[in-house]
Amino acid sequence: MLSLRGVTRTYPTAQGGLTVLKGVDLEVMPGEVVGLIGPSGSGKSSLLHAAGLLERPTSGQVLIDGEDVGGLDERARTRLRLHRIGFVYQFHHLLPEFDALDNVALPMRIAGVREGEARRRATEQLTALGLGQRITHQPAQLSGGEQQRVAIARALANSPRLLLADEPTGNLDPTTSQAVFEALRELAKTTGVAALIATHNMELAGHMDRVFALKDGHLVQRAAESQAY
Ligand SMILES: Nc1ncnc2c1ncn2[C@@H]1O[C@H](COP(=O)(O)OP(=O)(O)OP(=O)(O)O)[C@@H](O)[C@H]1O
Repeated sequence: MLSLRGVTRTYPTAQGGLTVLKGVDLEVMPGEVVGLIGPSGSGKSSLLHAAGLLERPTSGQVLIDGEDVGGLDERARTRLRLHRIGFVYQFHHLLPEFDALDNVALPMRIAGVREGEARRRATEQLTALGLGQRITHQPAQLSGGEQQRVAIARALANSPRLLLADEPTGNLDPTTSQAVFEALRELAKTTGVAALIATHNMELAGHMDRVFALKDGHLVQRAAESQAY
């Protein structure tokens, strides 16, 4: 589903090049939930940005669904992002003036789905995440955990093959965080979406199928029950 092969990322800085990813190899399979841990500044977001086609790696290959995306122009990359990749961030970035239903329906409308069908699918998605009674609520009328579940529904709106999440439960209390994560994991299992989740939350990481730590630019697989970076 997602393959990274020898991915490196070097940022130019006043002190010279700063290499934060040094030949990263990673495969995430359909339905699998993979955790990415590592201290602040270790390169988790850089890796997600490369996997999500938001930035081009300095070298190495990114394959989505077996397709090497390196040669694609920006238009093709944007298309791929819209149809095959969903993103969830620490802060939900929902549109405040839209209700939950419209927030989830919007990416489908952008992808060309008719309004009635988009609303039907958005309702289904929100209901699957336990928000059937909240579809007409605006973000400000939802709890933090509910907002984050709407953000997950939105990320899955166009039935992506890959879900990338950067601290998706970072601003939630432990119980809500666990509930949001369970909802996400359940969806990965039922829809077959491959999920790569960066987190500082070792408790959550312990519930993922596989966990990798970024250390000095390299990925190191961790035993799932490991509690340390
Ligand atoms: N555009 C940039 N230019 C220069 N340096 C950058 C740039 N983006 C990131 N960096 C540096 O690369 C390193 C890795 O950053 P990154 O955001 O990937 O880390 P992270 O593991 O996601 O951190 P956090 O857990 O704090 O979000 C950091 O030292 C950061 O300062």
